[in-house]
Amino acid sequence: MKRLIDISQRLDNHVAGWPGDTPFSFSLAWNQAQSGSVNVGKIVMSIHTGTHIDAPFHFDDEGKRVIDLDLELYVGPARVIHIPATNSIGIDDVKNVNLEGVSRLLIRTGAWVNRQAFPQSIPFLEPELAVYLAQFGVRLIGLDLPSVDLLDSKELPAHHELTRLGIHILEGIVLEDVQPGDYELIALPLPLVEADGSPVRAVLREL
Ligand SMILES: N[C@@H](CC(=O)c1ccccc1NC=O)C(=O)O
Ligand SMILES: [Zn+2]
Ligand SMILES: [Zn+2]
Repeated sequence: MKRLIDISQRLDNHVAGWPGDTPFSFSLAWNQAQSGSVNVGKIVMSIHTGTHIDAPFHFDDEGKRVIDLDLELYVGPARVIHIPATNSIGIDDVKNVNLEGVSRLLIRTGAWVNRQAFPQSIPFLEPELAVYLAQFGVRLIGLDLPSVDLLDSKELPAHHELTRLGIHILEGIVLEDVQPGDYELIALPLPLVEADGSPVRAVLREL
């Protein structure tokens, strides 16, 4: 069996979340001494914490919820590329990358250096890149960032353009130790019926 590489952000009570959003918390609703039998955990979190997927409902009232998403998107061949962080990620940054036959593209920017804290600013994905990637048949994009748009964006142009073109969004992956190349991605959302996204345990399997 080939090695699994965990590309998920660990979730503990210090994990950095969106400013003002529900902080992550794990606690025991009952402990073994209290219940006489078991520890029973409880988590409270925003869906957009750590490594997660966005459903279109996150930015469109009429958009698909998590349960409506095609699971096939979240399992299968993926290409990891490195695009060192600048202001934005555009067509120029990928024009030397072979994208032929790539349906899942994972981008390491390295821009989220201190994962203990929420970043002050991040590179954004230029909407034109979504059009370019769609031409190659890309169906899922993953980034090592908390969003594909600027942190203070209200219009969310990249989220909308990616979705319009059928490209699904995976955010907050951890690619620090991952070499560029081809892998199998597994990053399945939970079967949350009404949700606007889902935390995922994202892993890469070496081919
Ligand atoms: N679009 C971001 C989340 C986001 O924008 C957000 C998450 C929690 C609280 C506020 C947010 N955006 C607000 O202005 C994401 O997809 O993770
Ligand atoms: Zn999100
Ligand atoms: Zn998002």
